[in-house]
Amino acid sequence: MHIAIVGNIGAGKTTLANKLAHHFNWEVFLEDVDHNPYLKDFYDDMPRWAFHLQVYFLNSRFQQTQRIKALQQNNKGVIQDRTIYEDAHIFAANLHQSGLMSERDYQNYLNLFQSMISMVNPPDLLLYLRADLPKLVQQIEKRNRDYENNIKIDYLKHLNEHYEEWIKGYTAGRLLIVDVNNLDYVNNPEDLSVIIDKINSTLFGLF
Ligand SMILES: Nc1ncnc2c1ncn2[C@@H]1O[C@H](COP(=O)(O)OP(=O)(O)O)[C@@H](O)[C@H]1O
Ligand SMILES: Nc1ncnc2c1ncn2[C@H]1C[C@H](O)[C@@H](COP(=O)(O)O)O1
Repeated sequence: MHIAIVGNIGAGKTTLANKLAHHFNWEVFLEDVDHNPYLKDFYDDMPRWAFHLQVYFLNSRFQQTQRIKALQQNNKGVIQDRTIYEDAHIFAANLHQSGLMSERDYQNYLNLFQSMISMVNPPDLLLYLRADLPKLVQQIEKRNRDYENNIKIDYLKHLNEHYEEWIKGYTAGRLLIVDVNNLDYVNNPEDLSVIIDKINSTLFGLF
């Protein structure tokens, strides 16, 4: 079983991924953020570093999907924090549309993505954490990563628009949308239970 948690920056993916992995006793796969060699530079100068960062994330996410595939062949459960789909359909697409990634870099990137995606299995469940801008901003501030302090509201807004478009057309597998605006699964165990019940119901027909 493979559950992938998707959603905008600060939506609460990592927090939920760790909690679900603990609950189901499954392995968790997190994003390569702390050792990412481009992320800080990217936030300082997006046009300069957009292509480098996208290639880095694409490769690290692809390697992750291959490790997940191997675990699944051994019937192990996996929770994944963000997917390779988001790199291309959300972040790279947004950088291109915003004029922050050139046409030739974007086409080059997309060709690479197309070569890789044929080797990627969709998750058994895609869990989309839908959050409005105030919730995202509040949680990004709460996390307080220095390089994220300058993220513009417009950047988050455009990413949210891309997420909504992508989710509308997502047909690769089962999809569960959870509005997290009024959920606090950090402090309220009942809020976590609401999500776990929805997952059990979607995946196993329980409840
Ligand atoms: N539903 C929630 N309610 C309250 N705080 C949350 C919630 N989800 C996440 N947080 C807090 O918001 C911050 C960002 O969450 P995080 O899981 O890192 O988001 P993401 O991985 O989606 O970027 C963390 O400090 C986390 O503890
Ligand atoms: N593909 C990506 N392009 C640009 N930025 C990305 C990409 N994937 C992740 N990120 C950024 C967004 C955040 O600053 C960090 C971690 O993501 P988070 O949603 O906070 O887990 O990396």
